[in-house]
Amino acid sequence: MPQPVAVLGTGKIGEALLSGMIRAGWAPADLLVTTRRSERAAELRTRYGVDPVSNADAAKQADTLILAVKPQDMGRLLDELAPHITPDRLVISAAAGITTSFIEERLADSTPVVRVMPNTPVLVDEGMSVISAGSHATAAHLAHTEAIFGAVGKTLRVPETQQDACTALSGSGPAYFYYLVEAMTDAGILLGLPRDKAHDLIVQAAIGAAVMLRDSGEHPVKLRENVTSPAGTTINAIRELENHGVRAALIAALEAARDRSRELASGNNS
Ligand SMILES: NC(=O)C1=CN([C@@H]2O[C@H](COP(=O)(O)OP(=O)(O)OC[C@H]3O[C@@H](n4cnc5c(N)ncnc54)[C@H](OP(=O)(O)O)[C@@H]3O)[C@@H](O)[C@H]2O)C=CC1
Ligand SMILES: O=C(O)[C@@H]1CCC=N1
Repeated sequence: MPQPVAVLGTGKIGEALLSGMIRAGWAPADLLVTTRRSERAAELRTRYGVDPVSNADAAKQADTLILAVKPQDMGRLLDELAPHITPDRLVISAAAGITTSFIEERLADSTPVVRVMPNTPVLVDEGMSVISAGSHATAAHLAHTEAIFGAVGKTLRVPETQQDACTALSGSGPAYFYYLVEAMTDAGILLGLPRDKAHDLIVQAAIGAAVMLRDSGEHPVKLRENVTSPAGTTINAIRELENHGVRAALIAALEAARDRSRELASGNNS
């Protein structure tokens, strides 16, 4: 029998986790959710059969609290929760940038805190959730966190010092691929293809490439070389990517995401 788990702040990532836990076998009765707006509460009730509660009630009733509000809302939420959270609860934060010490400082001494950076493919059980222990989290707390997030994809433990980099790569990562698909679909249109065909072709190329990256055991360089025939089409495209500094742009983009995650650590950035 699973222990009650609460998702506090059931927006995009909170809902993705909620739906994944239900798919993985959690009974809606063992899941508590909180929202700010009543229309959102009604939506979640209809979609998942959960009964949204107040943040205070979630803190009193659940053993595990997953905080999924924006980093900017975290300070206020913790102030609201602090009087109700005892150190026998596990607090898991999914907020970008927010450190375990930021949370620990606002809760009762020795409250166990785990920081997790999931990504939206948890919606299709292909998520990646990067996990770090706060100073009072034990091996059992980490294992419990892995059981929750492992139900909707893979998990990886890292030292908390690597979380901002992992947020840039993995938390934000799906967005970069969507952006590339969008741009390559535009290219297909420029080349004269209808939008829906261009979209389908590039999505299937992405799926095929992703499965080969995961399953072939080959280095990405080798996989790319296999596509790149002498005096062929691909090398002409690669030369343009190099000429336009796409590799450097990607490195700079991820560095900017990492820096933003560091900035969000204070929890009060607009
Ligand atoms: N989206 C993503 O891909 C990922 C997001 N994250 C992290 O997850 C967190 C949420 O992001 P995301 O889901 O995109 O954002 P959303 O804005 O979709 O979700 C946040 C939700 O929290 C609700 N909320 C805010 N304050 C409270 C409160 N005091 N009590 C109850 N509910 C509250 C908001 O309600 P309302 O709608 O009424 O304002 C909203 O529904 C962020 O910290 C982000 O860094 C982590 C990994 C990936
Ligand atoms: O963009 C953001 O801040 C969040 C965190 C990682 C993905 N989305």
